[in-house]
Amino acid sequence: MRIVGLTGGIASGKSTVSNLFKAHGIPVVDADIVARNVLKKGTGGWKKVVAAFGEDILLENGEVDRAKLGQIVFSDPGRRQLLNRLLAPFISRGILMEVLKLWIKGCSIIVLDVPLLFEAKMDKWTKPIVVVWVDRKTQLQRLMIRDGSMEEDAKSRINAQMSLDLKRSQADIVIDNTGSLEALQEQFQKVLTQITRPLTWTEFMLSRKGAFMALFSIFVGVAICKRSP
Ligand SMILES: CC(C)(COP(=O)(O)OP(=O)(O)OC[C@H]1O[C@@H](n2cnc3c(N)ncnc32)[C@H](O)[C@@H]1O)[C@@H](O)C(=O)NCCC(=O)NCCS
Ligand SMILES: Nc1ncnc2c1ncn2[C@@H]1O[C@H](COP(=O)(O)OP(=O)(O)OP(=O)(O)O)[C@@H](O)[C@H]1O
Repeated sequence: MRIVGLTGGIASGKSTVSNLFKAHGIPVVDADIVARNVLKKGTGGWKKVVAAFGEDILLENGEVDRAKLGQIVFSDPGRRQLLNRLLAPFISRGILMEVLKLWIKGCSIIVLDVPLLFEAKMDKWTKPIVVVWVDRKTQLQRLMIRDGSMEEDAKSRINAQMSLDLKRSQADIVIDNTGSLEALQEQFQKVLTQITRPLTWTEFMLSRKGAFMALFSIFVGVAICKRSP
């Protein structure tokens, strides 16, 4: 199985790229969705976060007020680290479960869309790593337009992440999303060709087909050994 890492900065265009992967039939595990699920009312993550941050962060219906929690953690690195520490095990487990489901289905190439791939040290599980890069000015503009946020708020969210230039330097493939959506699609076609190349031997052995083939070979080997005098 080939697990492609897709990362970048906030509003750099990961979801836009992951939609292109999905449109080409490549399944995507979205870490933001996993992170939302592990913070739903009554879950283990919710309990830990409410115990640490207090009931003030809850809405009337008991769900976490994401805007309020966001304001707290994106303006205070200590509180953000605490939230990351509390949720990390639940998020990793959630991602692993999604990968397992796709493995069982027999998918041979999947994409992990994880904004904090490097920060959470999940990069070691993915190859190749695709970084969606934009210049800071464009990133800030797109973030403010998309979220309807003020400049200070948007800047604090950008600053909460490892710099995009550093992420770019650790990428196997870089998509420069500073230009138009057409320019993005053009680059995407090249990336698609690269990531859909035939699996390496190791990737094949990690796929469901490869595992079944290995099991079958062992089975046949044992049967032959038993038969021989
Ligand atoms: C703080 C929360 C409640 C704010 O929720 P909100 O709906 O406003 O934002 P959303 O979850 O859609 O995230 C938007 C983007 O913010 C960035 N982001 C989210 N969490 C973090 C974080 N802890 N550190 C840095 N950037 C982050 C990511 O680029 C993400 O794509 C939420 O982001 C959260 O629970 N974060 C902690 C979990 C986490 O690490 N998520 C990232 C998945 S790897
Ligand atoms: N090439 C582009 N030209 C113009 N707008 C773009 C381009 N690429 C993405 N956008 C817009 O920029 C915004 C951010 O993109 P997107 O939501 O894909 O980023 P993201 O990296 O997934 O963000 P997050 O980390 O918050 O999940 C969206 O409103 C999207 O429509």
